This record gives sequence, structure tokens and C-alpha cells, in this order.
Amino acid sequence: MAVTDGVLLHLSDPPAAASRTFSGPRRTRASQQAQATKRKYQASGKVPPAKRRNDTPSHPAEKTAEKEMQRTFKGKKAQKVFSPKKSSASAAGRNPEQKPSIKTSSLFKNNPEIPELHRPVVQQVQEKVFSSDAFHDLDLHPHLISTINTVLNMSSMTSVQKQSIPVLLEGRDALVRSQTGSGKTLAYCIPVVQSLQAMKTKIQRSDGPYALVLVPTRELALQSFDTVQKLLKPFTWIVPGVLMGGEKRKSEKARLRKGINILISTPGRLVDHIKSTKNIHFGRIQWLILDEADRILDLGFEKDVTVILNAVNAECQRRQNVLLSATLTEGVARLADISLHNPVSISVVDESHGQSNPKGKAVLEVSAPQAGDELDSFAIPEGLDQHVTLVPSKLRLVSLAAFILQKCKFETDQKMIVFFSTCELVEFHYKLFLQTLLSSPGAPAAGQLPSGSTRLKFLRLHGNMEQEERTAVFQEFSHSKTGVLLCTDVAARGLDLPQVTWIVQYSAPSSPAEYIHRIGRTARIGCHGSSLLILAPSEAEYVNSLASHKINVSEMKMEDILSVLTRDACFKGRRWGHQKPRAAGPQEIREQATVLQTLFEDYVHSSERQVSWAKKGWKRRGVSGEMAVEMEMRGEGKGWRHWASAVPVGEHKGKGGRRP
Ligand SMILES: Nc1ncnc2c1ncn2[C@@H]1O[C@H](COP(=O)(O)OP(=O)(O)OP(=O)(O)O)[C@@H](O)[C@H]1O
Repeated sequence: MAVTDGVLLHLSDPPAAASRTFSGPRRTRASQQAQATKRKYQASGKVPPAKRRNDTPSHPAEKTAEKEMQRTFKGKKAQKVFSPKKSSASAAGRNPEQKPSIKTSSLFKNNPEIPELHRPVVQQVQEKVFSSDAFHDLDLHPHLISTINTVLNMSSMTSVQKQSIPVLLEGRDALVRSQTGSGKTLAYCIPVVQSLQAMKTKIQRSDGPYALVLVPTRELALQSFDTVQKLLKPFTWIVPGVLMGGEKRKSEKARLRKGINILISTPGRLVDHIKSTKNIHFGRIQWLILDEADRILDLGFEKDVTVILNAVNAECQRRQNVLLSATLTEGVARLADISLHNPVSISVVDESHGQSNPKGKAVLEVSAPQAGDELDSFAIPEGLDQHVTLVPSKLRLVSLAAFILQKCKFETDQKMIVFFSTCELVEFHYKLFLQTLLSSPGAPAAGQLPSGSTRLKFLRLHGNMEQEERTAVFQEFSHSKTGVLLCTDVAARGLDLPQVTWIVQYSAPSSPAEYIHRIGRTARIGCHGSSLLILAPSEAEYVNSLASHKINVSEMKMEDILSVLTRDACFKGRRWGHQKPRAAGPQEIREQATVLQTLFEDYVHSSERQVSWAKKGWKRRGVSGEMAVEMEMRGEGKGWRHWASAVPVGEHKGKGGRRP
């Protein structure tokens, strides 16, 4: 296999590959001439005439991509000639001894120019994670303190815990905002457990719920349940329980009938039970907690939350209400208005960064806090290095793959989460990577890997999976030291997945708040972590939008990401043992990227099923068959569109639907 100036000489079935790239077997005279011209330039290694280049696209990037595809795919004929069987055979049966012949892809041509990134440097808002106070400084039950110390292995309080726990123990409502991974879960769980175990009349299981905790996703429900369960170890008479979609309603009803005292639920499933279960009563509710309050509203749960509030209000008027999130939106201010009474607004900002909360004291307000002040900037964990890379749409997929290989194959102990905008995109990339990056020709067995590299492991998590599998994946990734989790925003909020080292945003987030929550899956509780946002050249402006929210990103060059491919024998036809470290030239990088892209293309075209997967995500948007396949491979998802549409960051409301 050989490449000249980004032009791949491919080893697969020549006629099939040729007709896929160009316009099909029955070309017009004009198209034949065009192809001849194209071949001339390809053979000479020169760049085609300016007319064909697209240095400064006048359309949004997506339109440009569609146009490019219209040039390379011409309707059904192309699909017919490029039959799955033929392609499959050629991909699987590729013989390195075969003579190189046909070009299939020219990844590095006709791409928009990558602009210089003029990155404004801003001072990020930062919060001190830990306080100097210990849990035993609080007036808590000694068994609760010893459980925190011995079961949870914690002694010092975080800043948000130091501020929230005493205020909540005083009986006040609160709106709590602190950075991702700063310990908000315990900030509400400890006061709930302390107050319930201290009740004069001992709680009976059959009393039903005393505390109701609403969370946006099932995984977060399980995680919060786990924390509550641990805290309740010495107080066995208080029974926690979880209700969430995907579980059998019948068994949930049975558990409700027996009694659940601390009830953790997703809003949708709780409304289900409110409407259909006789055994659900809120007469004794003392606590109503809305964790990730803004996300609960984003997911379209607002109506459900209203139903729940009405149901609880109908049976009990006096209770403590708490809203928590790392980001506050106007929606939360609205929700605070209707659900909090005379609340305390708790916001942790490090005084050393010149912020408005001197000495880390809670700001007390007598009315519902205005979210406006909080909307402009967000606190970023100190140990988080944020990067951005500008990648033309054609090169997005190989860049992502190269980055995964670089971090998770050539470096040890790396655990990565990659965010996509839809379930279909997750599923597509999961299958693609399993089939290509794990089983590419010549891939070494575990024992043959060069020292300092690990075996790749892919997992995926999205809302279209069966609950059992979702839970298993969540557990597996939680306990794993390495691996790549491909997911939707179902994993963006609240999930505490230990030791995640990299967050990659392949589909751009729909809002700056979503950006904050996604990157917040790493660098938790004072640890270090890194993130990479992949943008199209036309989206470069968004770096300024991030800066306006006091978010600092540094640039990572696409060429540097792609250069790792020259280290990977799988894409060179070389053996692992023969690798000698040396600087790769741009030509070699292009060659390897093209080889990898061809591997992807061959896989996608290798069966009807893959083609239909690739098309799936685009159907609703009226994109036709062949083009959809290519666009899917370029990863042009929903979030990307938001960002490409030049709407300032922050104006998207992120109505993601209920199934991220
Ligand atoms: N006082 C503490 N000492 C040590 N570790 C702690 C302490 N409090 C919480 N943690 C740990 O910190 C991690 C993050 O906590 P948690 O998930 O509650 O953060 P969060 O603020 O809710 O984050 P997010 O905004 O992303 O939901 C968890 O692993 C938790 O066990």
C-alpha cells in the first residue's frame, strides 16, 4: 500500500473501490473529463484548481461536507456498484503482497483552512475543594461520624460540605452551587441521615418516605442510593430505596408497599407511580432534594417536577427543600422560586481568586436567589487541563481514533470518556472501533504489545440500552482502571467514575453548562485530569465564547494528534518488534491517516447493517443514503450543528429530550 500526497493507492478490488470514490460506472463525458483532470493532479501530487478547493467556505461546515459528498457519491448507482459483499471481501481479504492500485480517499484535499486560534487568556473561576475542618467538628451522631471515617474513608470536609451541612441541619432551604466533583452528594445526604436518625419517634419502614431525592438519570439514582445506603449502615431501621425507569414496575410497587424511607428516583418514574400506585404517600416528607436541578429541567422533566411538587404539597406543607448543581440556569432560578422558602444560597468560590464570597462563607439571602449572576462564569476544577483542536470534518474520525490510540493504547493507566450527541452516534462508533481498532489486520495480541502500552477496551453507554446492560457497563467502567467509554450526555451529569483521565467531546456540547458537566467527569475532588474539545475550523469562534464564560482552553494541533498513527504497526503493515522511535514527517502521517480512514470505510461498507446504522442518525434530517454514511463517519452530530450555527454559547436551552 502506498500513498502519494495524500492519495491512497489501495489494495482492494479495483473496480469497486474506483466506482465508490467517483461517480459510478456510467459516467457522463463531463464527469469523465473531470475525473481525468483529477487523476492528473493526483498523479502529479499537485493541488487541484482553486475552483475545487474550499479554503474559505461560504456555507456552514455541514453544508460544505454535504456538497463534498455530492461530488464523491452520485446516487443509487454508486451504492449498487459498491456492493457490501464485494467490499467486505476486499476489506477482510486484503493481502499485503497484492499490487497497490486504486485511490479511494483523499483525506487531505479540499479541506477548509484551519484558522489561527487567537485564544484570549482569561482568569478562570476557581474554588478550593477541601476545607480545613473535619467531620467530627460537626454536631453529628458519633456513629455517623465513624461511618464517614471508616466506611467512606473521609475525614476532612470539602468546602461545600462545610458550608451546607450546618445550614441544612438548622432546617433552612438551600440552593447549593459548587464545582463538579466537590462532594455535593454528601453535602445533602449527611444532614438527611443525621436528622432522620435523630427523630424522637423512631422511623418505621411502613411510614413511607421522609426524604425524596430527585435525580435526572438512572445511573445517578443508583450512585446516590449507594451513598445513602453506606451512611445508613448504623441506622438499620431507616430504609432507602430507588425507583427508576427500566426496572420492573411490579417489583417497585412491592417495595413501595413494604415502605421506603429515603426515596431516590428519576422524575418520570416517580410520576408513573404517583399516577398508578396506591401505596405511595408523601404525608411524612421532611426533605425534598433536587440534585442536578438544571439538568432535570433540561431533560424536559419540568412538567413531571410540577406533578411531583403538587403531589407532595397536597399531603405535606412543611419540609426542607434543597436544589443542587455545579451550574445554575434561569430554569433553576424559576424552580427555586416555586420550590424554596426563604432559602440560603450557598456558592463556594475561592477567596484567593478575588471572587465575591469572602472567607468562604455562605451567602445568606432572604428570597430565592437570582441565577443571573451565576450564569456568566463557571468554576473549573483547578487540576483540569482543557484543550481544543480544530479539525476539518473529513478528518474528524481519524483524529478521534488517533487520539484514543495515543492515550489508551500507547500510554498506560488512561481512562477516557468520549461524548457524542446521540445514541445512534455512540452505537455506530462503538461498533466501528470494536471492529477496526481492536481487530485490525496485524493487531498484536496482548502479550506482544510494546512496553508502556495497554490493550484497548471500549464500552458504551446511552439511553437506548436495556437497563441491565446500562448498569453493568456503569459498574464495569467504574471499577476499571483503563478503558474508553463512548457515551451520550446520559453520563455527563453527576456520575462519579473514579480515575477518569481524559474527557473528549467529539460532538460539541449544547451549552456551556453541558461543557462544564462533561469535563467535570475528570479532575474530581482535587485530582488531575484533561479534556479535549474537537471543533470544526468554522467553529473556532467558540473558543472566544468559552472565554466569555471564563473558560480557558489551549490548542492541540491536529497534526500532533495524527502523528501517533505512525507509531502504530497496525496501520503500517509493520510488526511491533521492528518499530524504531523517530520523528514522523507530514507525508507519513497523511499516509497512515488515509490507511486508517480506508479501514473505517471498508468496515462501514462491509455489510448492509453497518450502512443502515450509519444512516440511522441522519434519516430524520432528510439526508439521503450514501451521503448519510459519509456524514456519519465524519461524526457530524446534533451538538456540532448548534455550535456551527453561530448562536452564542449559552443561548441554547439544551432540550435534549429524555433519552440522551
Ligand atoms: N469530604 C470528602 N473527602 C474525600 N472525598 C470526598 C469527600 N466528599 C466527597 N468525596 C468524594 O468526592 C467525589 C465527588 O463527590 P460528588 O459526586 O458528591 O461530587 P459532586 O459535587 O456532586 O459532583 P457533580 O457536580 O459532578 O455531581 C466522590 O467520589 C465522593 O466520594
